Formats: sequence, structure tokens, C-alpha cells
Amino acid sequence: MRYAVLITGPAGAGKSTFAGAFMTHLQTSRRTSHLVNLDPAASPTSFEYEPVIDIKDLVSLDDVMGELGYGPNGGLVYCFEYLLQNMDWLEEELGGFEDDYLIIDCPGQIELYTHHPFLPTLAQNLSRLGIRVCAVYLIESQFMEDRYKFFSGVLSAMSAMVNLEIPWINIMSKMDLVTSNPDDPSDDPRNGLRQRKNIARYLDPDPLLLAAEPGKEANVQNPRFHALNQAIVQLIEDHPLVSFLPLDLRSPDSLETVISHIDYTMQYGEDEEPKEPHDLDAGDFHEE
Ligand SMILES: Nc1nc2c(ncn2[C@@H]2O[C@H](COP(=O)(O)OP(=O)(O)OP(=O)(O)O)[C@@H](O)[C@H]2O)c(=O)[nH]1
Repeated sequence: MRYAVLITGPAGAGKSTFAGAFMTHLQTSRRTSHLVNLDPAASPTSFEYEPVIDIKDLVSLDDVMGELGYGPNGGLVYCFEYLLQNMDWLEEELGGFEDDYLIIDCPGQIELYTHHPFLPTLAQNLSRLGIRVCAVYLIESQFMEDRYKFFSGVLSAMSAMVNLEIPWINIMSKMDLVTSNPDDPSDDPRNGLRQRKNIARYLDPDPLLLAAEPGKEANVQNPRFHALNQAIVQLIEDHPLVSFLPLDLRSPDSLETVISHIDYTMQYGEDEEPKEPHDLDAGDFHEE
């Protein structure tokens, strides 16, 4: 059985950094893993590990912009449509990887997740090839500094989940930027930082955060904005689909917890046959 994790989320959410940490963790656990780059605009320095499959070998944003005269956004859409028309290229590239774990770093264009057919078609093709797929969707902890921004992140995660229809995990990345000491005067929500006691209301989004923010001018002065917020509160209450796992890359436990959830979601290892003694190599035995 092959496994693929699509690492998705808005630009700058920490996808490539998480992909690198994920690779390191799997390799340390002696699991065969490979990085796949599906961002035609990625710079070679973005990756801690060399991608074994790189969309830029098929089509790159620079070439599309240079040769066809597209701008950056139209150029990216062109690249994904080109990939969809050439899925046999990806199929051939994937052919060489058996029993492996593929970490697929996706681009940060939000419309790809909400209404473009690229990712659903990609996921269907991977499943057709017998690859078990799940997606993680990252938003960064700074979204919690502004509750409107945060709920727009929740809605984008919800929209992407509904669009993609595969096993799915939402991750709150860059938790190292959230401070935790209530006695530290710099750890003050007014400084844009949130104390950990409030975090639970964001990780499991509490719509009441949006319903009543005291002193927010827009709520009081703009009844249509207020009504929109009420409708969003109702939507989240009626469809509590989104919750976030916190990811703090300074903490091995935090990374391990996220990876355990991914393994569980993909039912990793459930089809593994028990190894016969002659299949084991010397490294499988440890001196206690
Ligand atoms: N403090 C902190 N910074 C991080 C973390 N993860 C990523 N960053 C920083 O956030 C920035 C963006 O990280 P990337 O991993 O390139 O994010 P990305 O989602 O792959 O970005 P795009 O490919 O442009 O969409 C970089 O400056 C990283 O160093 C984290 O866990 N903590």
C-alpha cells in the first residue's frame, strides 16, 4: 500500500517547513518517505529535502509567464490545467515508488482548494492508482490575532474540506509564536499575542468569539456586517466540521501527535503483513 499526504493551506502557512519536519520524522522512524513538489512557482531553496517528483520538470511558472505571456495567477492556473491534462506524466513518475509514503507539498493559492477542480481530480487519480490519500490544511497561529481573519480561515478550511472529500486534518501551525506565560506582561492579547487559556476556543472554533466582540465598531455601526457574522455563527454551529490540531515544531511530541493523527486518518499500516524473520534486517533488532 502506498500513502500520500497532501500538504495544503494558504500562502506562507508553513507547508514546506512542515513537509521537511514530517520527512525527517518519518526517516528517523525508518519509514521510507519522499517529497513531491506540486508548486510550479517553488524556488529550489524552499525545500529541506530534494523532491523526487517535481511539477517543474513538467511545467514551470517562469516558463509559462515568459513564453505565453501569462501573469503569475493566470500562469499558475495554466500550470495546474497542464498537469491535469498530463496526468500520465505523474502516473509514470509515481510508478517507481512502492510501499512508500509520499509527502506532497501543494501550492498556496487558496482558490485551488475552494473551487478549482485541480486537487479533487488529483486526489481521485491518486486513489485510482491505489494510493491511500489524506490532506492536511494548515493555517498559521497569527490568524488567531484577529477573530474575523480567524473565521475566514475556518470558512476556507471548511470549503476546502467539502470540495476535496478525502480524509482531512486541519492544523494550526507556528504555535511557537503563541506565548504561554500569563505573568509575562508582553504576553498580552493587546500586543497581538494570545494566552494559551484562550487557545481552546480557537482550536475547536467557538462561534461565540464572532458573535459578540465587545467594542468592535463594525458590529455596532454596520448592521449588515453584524447580520453576516450571525449567519456565519449559525453555519459553524450547525456544521461543526472544523477543528485544529496545534503544531509547535519546537516540540517533538507536538509533531508526533500530528503525524499519529495523519497515520490514523489514512489507516497507515493496517494492511501490512507481519514480517517473516528472514525479512527482517539486523537493524530491526535493538539491544535493550
Ligand atoms: N515561527 C515559525 N515560523 C515558521 C514555522 N513554519 C514556517 N515558518 C516560517 O514561515 C515562512 C513560510 O514558511 P513556508 O514553510 O515556506 O510556508 P509555505 O506554506 O510553504 O509557503 P508557500 O509555499 O509560499 O505557500 C518562512 O519564513 C518560515 O521560516 C513555524 O513553525 N514557526
